[in-house]
Amino acid sequence: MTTSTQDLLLSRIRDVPDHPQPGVVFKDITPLLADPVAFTALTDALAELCVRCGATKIVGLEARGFILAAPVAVRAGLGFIPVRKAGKLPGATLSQAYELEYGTAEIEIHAEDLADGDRVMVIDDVLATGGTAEASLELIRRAGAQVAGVAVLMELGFLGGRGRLEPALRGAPLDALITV
Ligand SMILES: O=P(O)(O)OC[C@H]1O[C@H](OP(=O)(O)OP(=O)(O)O)[C@H](O)[C@@H]1O
Ligand SMILES: Nc1ncnc2[nH]cnc12
Repeated sequence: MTTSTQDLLLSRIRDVPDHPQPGVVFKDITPLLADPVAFTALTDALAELCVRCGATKIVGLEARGFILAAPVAVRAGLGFIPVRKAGKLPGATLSQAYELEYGTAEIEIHAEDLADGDRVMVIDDVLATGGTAEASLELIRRAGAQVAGVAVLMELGFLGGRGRLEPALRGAPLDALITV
């Protein structure tokens, strides 16, 4: 990805201080989603990473991860698997609890959506503490699949998510298009 594309993406992410709680600077991607040139550049860049990692399936993390992962899956020609907040998926699920920058949560995957031989790429908008991504890798492995990698639009480096995630990656790549 060129520096000018990174600059374009960065220019479309808005800082919102004290959201959703005091002390958090929220990275709002809605301006980027509203710009078709930036959104297309983002989708293309993430799809290229998925192909490079040899992924066979794309996992998107609810909710903002869905917005990015669905067009990436279509662009890469791969199936899309949703990881949802607890209680939303109708079939038999695997669940994983985790902590994030502003609270705790639990995510789920349909147990039947992944199998041996699948190589799964996780797509999300932001890597903050790494808790959400770490929980998703746990779910993918518990479902019997391999992790191809994790790719995010933006990494909040000062929160140390990369270090937290490293053991769970087991050598798989973590790519962030932008790091702040
Ligand atoms: O690295 P972490 O500390 O886990 O934080 C990153 C996660 O936090 C945000 O999701 P959030 O749970 O706020 O949900 P949303 O996508 O529904 O807004 C973001 O979209 C990532 O999934
Ligand atoms: N600061 C932040 N901005 C946007 N999404 C987030 N998820 C966790 N922390 C976040």
